[in-house]
Amino acid sequence: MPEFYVSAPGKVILFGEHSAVYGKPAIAAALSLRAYLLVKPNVNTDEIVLEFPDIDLKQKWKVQDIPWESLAQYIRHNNDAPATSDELVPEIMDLLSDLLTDCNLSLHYIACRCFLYLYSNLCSENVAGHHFCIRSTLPIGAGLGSSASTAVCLAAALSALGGHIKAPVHKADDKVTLKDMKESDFIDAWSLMGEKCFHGNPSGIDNAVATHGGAVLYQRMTGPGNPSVRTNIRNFSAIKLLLCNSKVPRSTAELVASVATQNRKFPKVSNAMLDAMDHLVTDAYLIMSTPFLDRSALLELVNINHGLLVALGVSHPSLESIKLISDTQKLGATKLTGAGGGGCTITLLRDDISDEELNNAKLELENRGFETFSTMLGGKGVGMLLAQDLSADQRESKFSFESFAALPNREEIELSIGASILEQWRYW
Ligand SMILES: Nc1ncnc2c1ncn2[C@@H]1O[C@H](COP(=O)(O)OP(=O)(O)OP(=O)(O)O)[C@@H](O)[C@H]1O
Ligand SMILES: C[C@@](O)(CCO)CC(=O)[O-]
Ligand SMILES: [Mg+2]
Repeated sequence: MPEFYVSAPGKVILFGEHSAVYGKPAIAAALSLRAYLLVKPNVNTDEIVLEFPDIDLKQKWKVQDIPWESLAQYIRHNNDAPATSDELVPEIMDLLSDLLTDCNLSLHYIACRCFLYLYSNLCSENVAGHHFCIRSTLPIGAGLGSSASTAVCLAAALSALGGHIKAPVHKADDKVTLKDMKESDFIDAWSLMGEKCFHGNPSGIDNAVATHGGAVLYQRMTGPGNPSVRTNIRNFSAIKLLLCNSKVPRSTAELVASVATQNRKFPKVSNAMLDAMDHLVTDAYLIMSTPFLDRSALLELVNINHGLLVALGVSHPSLESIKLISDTQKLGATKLTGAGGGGCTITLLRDDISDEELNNAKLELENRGFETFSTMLGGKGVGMLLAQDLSADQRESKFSFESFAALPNREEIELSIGASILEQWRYW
């Protein structure tokens, strides 16, 4: 396949993080901050090159170093397409571990393991070596779905290279019909396997939003082959948000594990809180689904949800500082978003807030060392940019692997591959 980009959005969870892992419903929306993956055929067709500059990772493997013959017995198919499984296949993980011995940092180990697990299932020894480079305008490890957007980009690109899906045909404003969902559902399912490599026990909401975009009410269904339920939410554009990054690094895997430990230690208390979150999300969905958005009721539910997350033990002093500033300035209602433990908060803004009040609050937050984002909700899901859709000189500048890998920051990434050529992107 000639060179191409795929891209997928990050997300904010408006309600229901952590309880989503226990099969309760949650509401999330795609962001305009996105991950971008450039895939180019390698002149050395027997070599796979991974460049993840955002985490200072560069890794190479020979296509033949992947133990294709030993893997074959463990890779399942369904109607000739690779089939996902409820859990990562331990034998595959074991066979791939020999290729990870020089990944010294856990950050690099997890990212390479995710890539190799998807590559070994979705590609084959007959797929020539390619270069892969991921850049993101999302803060990494900040609760905005950076792992999911990475997993969706890898799942989409490797599914296309493996010949399991075709390039998308829809432009940004086209209406997507249900029959078109087959390929995006395939990407969604395989990106969940990627998320399992990143954090062990994902609910699937992050990768579902990164795949399909928009805003969804999502509920994980347990039990083999039980499809999760995803309901699109239309009435979210009225929601105005302030996103604030505490810049405190943390790991979703560790936070999800800490809630599981509390659940084992105090099952009645923990399950009562998770049930309360279930009811809260249902109430929030009903409010968001009515034509007139009862914003004050939604603000109350934001505060209740944050209080329950504090009780689950997943807040952090930095998040509480952000909430204190936002509440003192009466901006609206603030809660942590994503796994917590640091990372980001969202503030649902009151509808009569003035620009001056908002700018003063942003200034105070930034003076305290936090980072605020203005972002739109409900962005497009996973998309592809084909070299053939660009003019010759655009192709020259936009598909230079070295320049893409060397882009210095979020603004330059956005300028180079984001806003500038939006109309040429196609979506599954
Ligand atoms: N641009 C990127 N390049 C390479 N790896 C990335 C990139 N973005 C995310 N990752 C991978 O995802 C991991 C962060 O995932 P994690 O789930 O902990 O945080 P998050 O997805 O940002 O937050 P949340 O899961 O709460 O939404 C990183 O450690 C890295 O392995
Ligand atoms: C904490 C969590 O609920 C959301 C992480 O963004 C984990 C998950 O649902 O996979
Ligand atoms: Mg994540």
